[in-house]
Amino acid sequence: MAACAVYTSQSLNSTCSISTPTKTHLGFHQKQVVFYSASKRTSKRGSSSGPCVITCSAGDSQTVVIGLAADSGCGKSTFMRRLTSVFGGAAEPPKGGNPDSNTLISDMTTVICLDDYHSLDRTGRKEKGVTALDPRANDFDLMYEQVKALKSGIAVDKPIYNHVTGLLDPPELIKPPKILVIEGLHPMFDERVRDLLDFSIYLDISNEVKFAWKIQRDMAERGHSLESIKASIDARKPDFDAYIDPQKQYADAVIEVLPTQLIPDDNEGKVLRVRLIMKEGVKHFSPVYLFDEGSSISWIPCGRKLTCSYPGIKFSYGPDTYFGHEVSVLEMDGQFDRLDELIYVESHLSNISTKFYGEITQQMLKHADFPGSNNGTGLFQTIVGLKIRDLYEQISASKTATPLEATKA
Ligand SMILES: Nc1ncnc2c1ncn2[C@@H]1O[C@H](COP(=O)(O)OP(=O)(O)OP(=O)(O)O)[C@@H](O)[C@H]1O
Ligand SMILES: O=C(CO)[C@H](O)[C@H](O)COP(=O)(O)O
Repeated sequence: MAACAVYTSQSLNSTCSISTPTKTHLGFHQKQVVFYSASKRTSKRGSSSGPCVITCSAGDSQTVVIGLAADSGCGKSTFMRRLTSVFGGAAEPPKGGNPDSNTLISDMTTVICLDDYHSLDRTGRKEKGVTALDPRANDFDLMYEQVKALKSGIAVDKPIYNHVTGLLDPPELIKPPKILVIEGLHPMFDERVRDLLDFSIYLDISNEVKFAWKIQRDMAERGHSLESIKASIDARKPDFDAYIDPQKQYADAVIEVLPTQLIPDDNEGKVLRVRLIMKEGVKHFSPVYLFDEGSSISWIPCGRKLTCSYPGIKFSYGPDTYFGHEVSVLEMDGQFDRLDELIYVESHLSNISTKFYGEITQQMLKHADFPGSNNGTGLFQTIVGLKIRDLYEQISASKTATPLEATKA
């Protein structure tokens, strides 16, 4: 049987098999055939006559899938660098591939950027008058099929959205990794994709902070004007509110970044109040706590063991509800003066999934040059990275021979 076009370079692992077609081919997929036939890897224009059912048993190679959602310029890449560092090894684009690939591969992890599932290129979006945040500019059927295939141990030919040219480039081969991270605008938008996630994170950056970060990057580093930055944020806002922001209700962990409350009427956006909102009852994930699990705590750690300059540091912890879910919230307002003293804070946190005393502090010191290393964004991203490692290890340890069925149209 011919494989579906979207998997023309597929390689099944030993736990997977293909069985007979069950459905008729949809017009949508025919379009994909044409698209893929432009690739040098793909030879069978229109030959993918039928859908097929792939059945895999959850063997050693089953991929754990993590979703990371945020608007553009909200720290996804920085978070990914912290996460892959927790697993060790450097993350690099696929060797010998498209130099504009958005994918990052390390020993344990493959990070794919969901911009690669834009169905409309830059010109196409302009012609249709839609933004990249609009679902109509994205191919959720293909995203679902490919994430499902990877989760089942099947390699896929994933498209590439080229941010340099604004075009859709020929696809690249993605093999199933141990941990697949899908990062971008819509990892939790489509219910089918959402259901494939073993853990999901939303980076919720308040408008004030987003603006400050954009200015820092796009004005200081890319030469954009203040007006153009503001105009671009304003132009995206309706679609951001409609399609991106609502995904946070589905996230297992949300990192919320707000202006500080320690400086009255602060409008500089340099000192941040960061909240780590952790859903209760998520399989393989137990929220971090401060001092005493389930209590409500407010803690100012500044003093003999932690150097703080103005405006100081304040931690809070306690139970709450978030979109109707029971959550635990850990909050840090302020910034660290000396990262080596972070060990003092670390030693008062529990359930942090470290492998040795001081691992959080070590990770933070290792990446002291990353944005947010002196505040709650870096601290909480590091903690979430450790929790993901723990989740992965628990899932790997609890693997059973339960068959996992993946249906591919
Ligand atoms: N925690 C942080 N503290 C301060 N600034 C930050 C932080 N995280 C990110 N930034 C700022 O935002 C910029 C974008 O960060 P990053 O590249 O990680 O975001 P991104 O979501 O991957 O962006 P894009 O989607 O546009 O590639 C950084 O260059 C930096 O200026
Ligand atoms: O929101 C985005 C995700 O990063 C980008 O704006 C979208 O991918 C379109 O990219 P470009 O502006 O390079 O055409």
